[in-house]
Amino acid sequence: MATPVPDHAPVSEIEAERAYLDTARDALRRMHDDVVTTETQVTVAEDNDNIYERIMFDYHRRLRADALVDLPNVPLFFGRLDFDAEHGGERFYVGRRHVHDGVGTPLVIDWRAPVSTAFYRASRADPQGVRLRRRYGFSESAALTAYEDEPLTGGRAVEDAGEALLAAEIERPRSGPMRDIVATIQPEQDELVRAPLGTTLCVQGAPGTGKTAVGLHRVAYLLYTARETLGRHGVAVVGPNRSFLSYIRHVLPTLGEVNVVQTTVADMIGRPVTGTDPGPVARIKGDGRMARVLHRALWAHVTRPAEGLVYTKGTYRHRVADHEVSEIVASLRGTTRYNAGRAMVAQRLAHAVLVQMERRGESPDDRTQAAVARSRPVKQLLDSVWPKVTPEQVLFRLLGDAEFLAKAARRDLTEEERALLRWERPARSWRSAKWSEADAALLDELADLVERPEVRDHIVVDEAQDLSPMQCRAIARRCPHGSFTVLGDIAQATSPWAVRDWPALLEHLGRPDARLEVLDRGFRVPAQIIDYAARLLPRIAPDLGAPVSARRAPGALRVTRVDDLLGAVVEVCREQAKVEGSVGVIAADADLPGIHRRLADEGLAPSLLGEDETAMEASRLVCVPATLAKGLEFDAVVAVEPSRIVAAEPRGLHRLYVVLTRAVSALHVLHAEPLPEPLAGPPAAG
Ligand SMILES: Nc1ncnc2c1ncn2[C@@H]1O[C@H](COP(=O)(O)OP(=O)(O)OP(=O)(O)O)[C@@H](O)[C@H]1O
Repeated sequence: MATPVPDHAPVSEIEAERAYLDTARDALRRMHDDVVTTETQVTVAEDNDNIYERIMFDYHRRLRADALVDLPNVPLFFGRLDFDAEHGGERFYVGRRHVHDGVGTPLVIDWRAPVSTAFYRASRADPQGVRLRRRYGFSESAALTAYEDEPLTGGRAVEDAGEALLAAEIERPRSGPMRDIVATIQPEQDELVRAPLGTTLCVQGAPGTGKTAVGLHRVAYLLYTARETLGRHGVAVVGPNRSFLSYIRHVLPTLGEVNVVQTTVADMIGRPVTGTDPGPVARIKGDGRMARVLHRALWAHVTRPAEGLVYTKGTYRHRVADHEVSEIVASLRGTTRYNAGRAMVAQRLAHAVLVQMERRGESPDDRTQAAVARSRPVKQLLDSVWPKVTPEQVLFRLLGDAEFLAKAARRDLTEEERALLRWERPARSWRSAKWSEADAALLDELADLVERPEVRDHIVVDEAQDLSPMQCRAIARRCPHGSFTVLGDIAQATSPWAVRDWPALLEHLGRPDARLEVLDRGFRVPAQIIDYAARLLPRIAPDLGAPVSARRAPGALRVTRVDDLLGAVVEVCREQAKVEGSVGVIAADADLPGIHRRLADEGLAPSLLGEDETAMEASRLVCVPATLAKGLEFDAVVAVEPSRIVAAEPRGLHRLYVVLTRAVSALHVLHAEPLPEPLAGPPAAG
């Protein structure tokens, strides 16, 4: 094992490194001040009438300045590369952002720059020109306290170089939100972070293999290498819920990226969810066949005209015959988005009127055509053959009117499925209808048929295994020309509509040719715990290989049968309060309020996730409903009554797998009832 050097390093060496850090910090401060002062003068001095441009200019300047703020607890560099003489013999400090001195000489190289790749990938087998790799250790307040050298050519090989730092970094007690991993990105992760922008990348990874971390670092990398391309419509990160987003929200800013949208699918779709669906209904609504049903339902509103158009101007009556109107409507029906088609019908009708005007010797211009297109008779005709509709009106009709549903569904849905879809007690109007999460995706599909949505250049989709085909389509339409990074774990799929495998999901996302990669080295969860959780795999994801942990932690797993469940939870939490780090108490959603109350009564000051999105920061003891545990992690986890977690939902075993894989250092499983069958035997020793 490589030993951190400070004990025997010459004092002058570490002093020299600290002095270098101070110099780099001063230089960054000067870069920040330059943006704020110099460029402000330019803006103020500018006599620019275009207010919008000025606002944007100031906005981008502020972003640039924000990106250059020296965050007090974030080390400015974390590594150093000394190249051998054959490769120029240069020395580079690798850090979170580029820093240069007053004359432009680089002091710190951005970790995303091509030269930094060697920091993550060079090895003794393939040194890539690197003679020596140095990694630094820092205190909580970002003071440089240690360094560790790894010669890659000549000298003595340092066994497990980097492993000690990696383990120390993972095991460093957590408090609050997720941290970046920029100093210790592993070679297999780096390959994914730096994958080219053009390809859609799909990463299947066991719990804790770093998928979320890879996704976020990839965003930072792509923005660095393709800022221009991504600058038009930007990048979005889509996560499973707001608690998760709150948990990851600091990672990109610490990497210098302050302008990335982080959202949930529901928020991206942007429709209020006020109702719920039973699982079987949600499954049908989420199914990709619904796209065809909705398409027919919308276009069923366009009908054959019963009569032609009569447009009166002065004493003249201009007529467009019914068969001509029919032709116009038929030629446009279904060829464009619904609203665009409606506008085009109006223009074509107006054009037909104009032709008649010209025949009578008039010389109408574009303004006349626009006036005819907006005129009352044209509008009345349009309202009858191509009426204005909202997505809500169409879906309301579809879910409330059996005959309409049958017509739109044709053979895409069975009679049974249609019966399930139909509202038992429809609301009085579409305005008072209660829409579920699944309805939101259907409304979004309809909205897309009516009008084009706002788009992005790249979207990272985390926990993608839970998306329904219809939600995939909602995401896909927001990135029609860009690429995706899709992250997830089929074994953690808990939604009723989850797809079977990645190819099926990628098909719905419109990227069947995506590059599929697997991460199987788990960093979060020690082997003792992951092996225990993996007993569920044959039941929940028989095709997936067992995850491999990068760490062992003897004594990390305790499974205890108790009589007084609440008492036992309190006891374990008290015990955990004596050691550093975060503690997550995870139980079936229905049981959690009781547990939370009891812990509060005992004076343990827990926070409650769900009620408080920032609960992870509010207290070091967090009560977590099982349905919100996905993507989160704690130093210690108390998993309460697994059988109730399993019983709470149809994919309860998948949920339990998620719950059991949240711990970094200790997992306490407490149960009064028998454990679910796959966990029944004693855990392996160790
Ligand atoms: N290279 C690394 N260096 C240090 N820590 C790492 C590294 N890779 C992953 N980790 C840590 O491991 C933990 C798990 O990472 P992450 O949440 O990204 O995994 P995940 O695959 O998304 O997990 P899940 O499927 O459970 O959501 C985090 O604490 C992360 O910081």
